[in-house]
Amino acid sequence: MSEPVLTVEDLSVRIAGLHILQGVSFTVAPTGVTVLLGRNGVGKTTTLRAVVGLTPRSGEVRGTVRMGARSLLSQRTHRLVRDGLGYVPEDRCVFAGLTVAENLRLAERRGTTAAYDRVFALFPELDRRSRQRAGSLSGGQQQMLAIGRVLLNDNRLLLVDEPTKGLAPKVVTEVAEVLERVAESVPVLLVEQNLAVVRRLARDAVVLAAGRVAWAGDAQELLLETALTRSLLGVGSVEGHQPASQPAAAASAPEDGN
Ligand SMILES: Nc1ncnc2c1ncn2[C@@H]1O[C@H](COP(=O)(O)OP(=O)(O)OP(=O)(O)O)[C@@H](O)[C@H]1O
Repeated sequence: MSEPVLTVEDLSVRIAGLHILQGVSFTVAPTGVTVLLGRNGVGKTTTLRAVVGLTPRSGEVRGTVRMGARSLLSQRTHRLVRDGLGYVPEDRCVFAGLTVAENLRLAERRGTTAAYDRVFALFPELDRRSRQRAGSLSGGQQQMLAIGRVLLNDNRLLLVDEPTKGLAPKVVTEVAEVLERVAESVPVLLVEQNLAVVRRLARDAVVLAAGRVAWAGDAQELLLETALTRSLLGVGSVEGHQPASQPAAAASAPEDGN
């Protein structure tokens, strides 16, 4: 098997007295989509934020994270991004008062040529709406802008946190289509609760429960295991799936018992 693009080993994160991640280990394949799953509050976002160096300063991160041969945990976020770690956060973080064009311009990296052609080929609407304030875009359009901003630059790996959250079904499909095309050229570590999107995109899956890896393997096999998806994710089938809205008692971050 080819070398993983990302290796996470024994990752532990403590924030505000909570031991949120407790020895998480997994790898991300160098092609395709690896999905990070789990019920609400199990530590998915905390995992992505630790990888990209965005754990709050008051927090403590231990373990090893490598992109290829390079160790990431000691690096500052801006360096990681410059070296090809793209991050699309859950809350999209577009600058509401700036136009689409200005939001994109802010993402340009000095010394590199921004790939506007690539972004506008994927999202023609961003080109058409370049003078519109980002704050007046729909949720789906803002998500496209957040992804487009990251794709202006070349990436070795994309981390994408719940890109379909809160979007209408038609827009969910559009976002999934875009990610499918993106994943043809760059590997993606995706946090996603919509299992229809997971079924469409993911090759590998890592499931977290209570801050630990509860299952890892072939995503499509996982989706066939109704009893497993019910126990790990709180849903029994992909069809008609709604994300579990309530954190399971066993799946919320535990009190620090140490
Ligand atoms: N800065 C913080 N301060 C205190 N607690 C935090 C902080 N960040 C995360 N947590 C807690 O850590 C746990 C894991 O949060 P995280 O956002 O990683 O979960 P998640 O699996 O991404 O959840 P969801 O699916 O609901 O987005 C939660 O109980 C959350 O309240």
